[in-house]
Amino acid sequence: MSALADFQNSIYLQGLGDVRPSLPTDLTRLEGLAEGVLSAQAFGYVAGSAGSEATARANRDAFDRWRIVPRFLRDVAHRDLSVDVLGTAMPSPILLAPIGVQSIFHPDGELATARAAGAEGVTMVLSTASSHSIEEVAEANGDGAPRWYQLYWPKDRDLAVSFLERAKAAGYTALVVTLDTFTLAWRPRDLDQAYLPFLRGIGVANYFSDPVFQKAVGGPVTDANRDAALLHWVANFGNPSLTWDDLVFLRDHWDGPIALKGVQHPDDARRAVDAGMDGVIVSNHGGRQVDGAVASLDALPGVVDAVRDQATVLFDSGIRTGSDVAKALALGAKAVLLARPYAYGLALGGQAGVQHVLRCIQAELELTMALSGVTRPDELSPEILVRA
Ligand SMILES: Cc1cc2nc3c(=O)[nH]c(=O)nc-3n(C[C@H](O)[C@H](O)[C@H](O)COP(=O)(O)O)c2cc1C
Ligand SMILES: CC(C)CC(=O)C(=O)O
Repeated sequence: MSALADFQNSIYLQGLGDVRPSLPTDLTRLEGLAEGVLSAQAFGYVAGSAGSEATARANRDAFDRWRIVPRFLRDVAHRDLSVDVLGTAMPSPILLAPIGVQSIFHPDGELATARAAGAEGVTMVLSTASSHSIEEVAEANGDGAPRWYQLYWPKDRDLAVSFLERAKAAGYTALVVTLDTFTLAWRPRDLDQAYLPFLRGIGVANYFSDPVFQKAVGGPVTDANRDAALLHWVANFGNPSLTWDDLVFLRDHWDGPIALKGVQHPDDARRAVDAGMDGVIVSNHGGRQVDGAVASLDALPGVVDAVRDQATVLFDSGIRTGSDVAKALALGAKAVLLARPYAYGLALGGQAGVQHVLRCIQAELELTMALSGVTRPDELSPEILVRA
């Protein structure tokens, strides 16, 4: 057994003193509870997806179409979920996905998430669109805690370089570059409420605190130039003109590992390898960008096949339970990024809520693996799965 599954025992033992978990241990129940504590706008922003939300549903349906076939009598007494991903040692194959604007879920926002990740030794991927700055989040995360940085590649190249330099200086070791959100998709829940957090000054902390950004708007952002600063953000946030050739620029300005997030097509995965990228993250942004897009889990095997051992393949979009993680790993992902469930944990319990989510999903993964005859993540293969 490991410390991860000991969490299960600790819950049962607390029950002897009549103490129960303050949040559900079935993480699929968190969304409904979060709706009760969040404003309609914040809930719509996190729970909503693009268009008719067909892809968000497809992401979940794809998990349901795969079933695990348990195996027994394989000596699963000693389990070890630890993995090394792009040079980062991790206690389990689960990272916290980049989620922007976290102060709409909890006043401490990314600071609470960073403290939770630091306490659990789990790698947090900080969004460029965070409500606290790169440096503040690093401090909350703690010295030596593993952290990666996610880049929304702005039009202004000097600003991009400044983000990368700040992230490097603050101890973020790997770079995640999100390809699929150079512009916001058609998101009816937000449109119907005319709600975009950025225009209300949320999720722009890294921009407003940046010397390159400040120079462009005539100095530090104050009431006097705030509107101009927001318009500059709108004009600069994403760059639809980027091509594969531009990746050379990133390689030149970041000396650690780089993973491209949002890859769905095997040819794009091959191009990422050709461009010298270290990893790809198979993701459809949780169905928040292209409504009608292929379910992320259905895109995974093709990308794994295309990349083989030439790059690390990570996965997100639809992970809700430990058995979801096992399925994604069995289909070839090295690790997964957990997203909405921890945002709901944050909304419901701040740092403790995020830690609860992390403990539950890691313990559930370990138990699912052991009860399926598997002791290490690299033993998971398509052989443990059948089509439902
Ligand atoms: C509220 C919210 C904000 C997000 N912000 C970012 C972001 O800033 N950068 C990024 O790369 N992805 C962002 N994502 C996408 C997640 O990283 C992840 O790809 C997606 O949520 C996975 O889908 P799932 O939550 O349904 O599992 C965001 C997702 C949500 C729900
Ligand atoms: C548009 C981004 C700044 C945030 C994001 O990725 C998202 O809301 O899905």
